[in-house]
Amino acid sequence: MPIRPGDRVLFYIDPKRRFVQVIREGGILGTDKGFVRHEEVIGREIGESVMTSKGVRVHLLRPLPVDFLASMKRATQVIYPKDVSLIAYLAGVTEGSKVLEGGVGTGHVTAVLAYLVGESGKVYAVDIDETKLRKAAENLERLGLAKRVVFVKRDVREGVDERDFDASILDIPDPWNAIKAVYDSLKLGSPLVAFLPTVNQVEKTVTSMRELFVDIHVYEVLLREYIVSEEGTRPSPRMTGHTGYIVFGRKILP
Ligand SMILES: C[S@@+](CC[C@H](N)C(=O)[O-])C[C@H]1O[C@@H](n2cnc3c(N)ncnc32)[C@H](O)[C@@H]1O
Repeated sequence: MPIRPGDRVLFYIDPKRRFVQVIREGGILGTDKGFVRHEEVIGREIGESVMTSKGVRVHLLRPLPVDFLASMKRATQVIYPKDVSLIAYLAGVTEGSKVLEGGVGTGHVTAVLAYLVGESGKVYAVDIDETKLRKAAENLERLGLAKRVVFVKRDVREGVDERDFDASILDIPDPWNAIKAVYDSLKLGSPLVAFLPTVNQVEKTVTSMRELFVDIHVYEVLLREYIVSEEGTRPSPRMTGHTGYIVFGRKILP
């Protein structure tokens, strides 16, 4: 189907130059390799390419969640794709899900969740800091996903008005203080997934989950890329070291 205004497109030049934009009349992609007017893209098919003003080829691709982070302006530490993918998988987020997110920050997790819940789902994105929410909203707007998100300025530890969430995700410094509030807002049987940088935080969180959640697990994701070459295929010398731990559990009757 031809690309139309309102469509989300990944402009791919090389691994370091990948930009997700929503196509608009009069829109423009500016890069250090030249610019592309959105008019040149409208009517083309995904998989085709165009040239920048400096004659550099740009591939037009369908954006995947793994492309979102490169197009976001960072306001905080973010959860990396390797961790977000397991978080979203464990949370079982799918078309139509209603998801509670505590600790929005830059909005990277929010964007992935918004992509997964589709037009019929909703992400309730709660942050204590108004500035972070505004930055995240701008990032989501740029990705064309803001309509799927309700931004809520609140301390998630004090709970939210909404109930019956299908899943909840926490990325705040002290999730153990938010367990009861999140528990109250979840459907029975639904998962809580928390992301934590240190083992001490993991211990406190799991301890506070024990009475209210079962099937509790703690994971760490180590991801290694491979460079394929005729001279010798081998692991990339660069690997993300420590990011954090993922805690999972399912709500039960106490
Ligand atoms: C590390 S950032 C989240 C980053 C986000 N997961 C991402 O990948 O873009 C943590 C956020 O939690 C927010 N926060 C901290 N304590 C909070 C609380 N009690 N309730 C709601 N938000 C909180 C901070 O303002 C900050 O924006």
